[in-house]
Amino acid sequence: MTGRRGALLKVCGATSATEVRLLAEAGADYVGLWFGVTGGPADLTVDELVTLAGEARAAGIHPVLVTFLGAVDALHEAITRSGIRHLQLHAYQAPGAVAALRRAHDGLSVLKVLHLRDGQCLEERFIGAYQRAGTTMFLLDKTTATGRVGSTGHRLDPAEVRALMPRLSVPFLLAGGVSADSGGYHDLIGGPSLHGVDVDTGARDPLGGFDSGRISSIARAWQPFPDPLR
Ligand SMILES: O=C(O)c1ccccc1NCC(=O)[C@H](O)[C@H](O)COP(=O)(O)O
Repeated sequence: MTGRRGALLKVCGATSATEVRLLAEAGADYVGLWFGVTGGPADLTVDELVTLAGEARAAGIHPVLVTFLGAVDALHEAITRSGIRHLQLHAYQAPGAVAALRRAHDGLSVLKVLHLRDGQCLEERFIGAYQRAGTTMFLLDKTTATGRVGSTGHRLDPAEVRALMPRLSVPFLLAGGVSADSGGYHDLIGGPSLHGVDVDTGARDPLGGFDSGRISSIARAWQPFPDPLR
């Protein structure tokens, strides 16, 4: 994940080539493709993952494999066949899984999600172990009071994010109700810690389809200066 000006934009949960192309045209840098999210509305088979990863590359947007799976063996085939170079471990996978995947796939970047709930990072005790295991980047996301994880549409409190930052020695993506309001984070945009933002709910219209107007607005809002090209 390189070559940025401000915060990079990842949009999660594409399920068709049309959606992937829409995201690329709207200014997203990364598209999240679900694999191993059983019962999830955007979950893909390996064959679908392979096809959409190719579509993403052709459209000039980087595919990210987003998964709840902790079984490393199940991920090897998907990573190898799709050629995806970015993996997002969105559940409570162990640091050992990060290490094993990094060892097995040369050049694979691994994003480990850290879940924040009521101001507490649920994986706090393991942050050092994740870093030693080779985590490339963290993704800070909201867990609701009822324990919902992923695509909650609930915003993180910037004060909670900032309190966690001294513990992180690798950059992070900010998730959880991200919108075109970058208030509370302006001083971090373009800096070494906040690498980008990750969005699902805020990228969609009321019927659940991707909305290119909303996506372009988010891409613009998270630049250090307004970008006329976005
Ligand atoms: O969306 C889910 O339900 C989900 C399930 C399993 C793995 C990942 C999932 N979402 C992934 C994301 O990375 C979302 O973009 C992220 O949670 C932010 O969502 P939102 O708060 O809706 O913008």
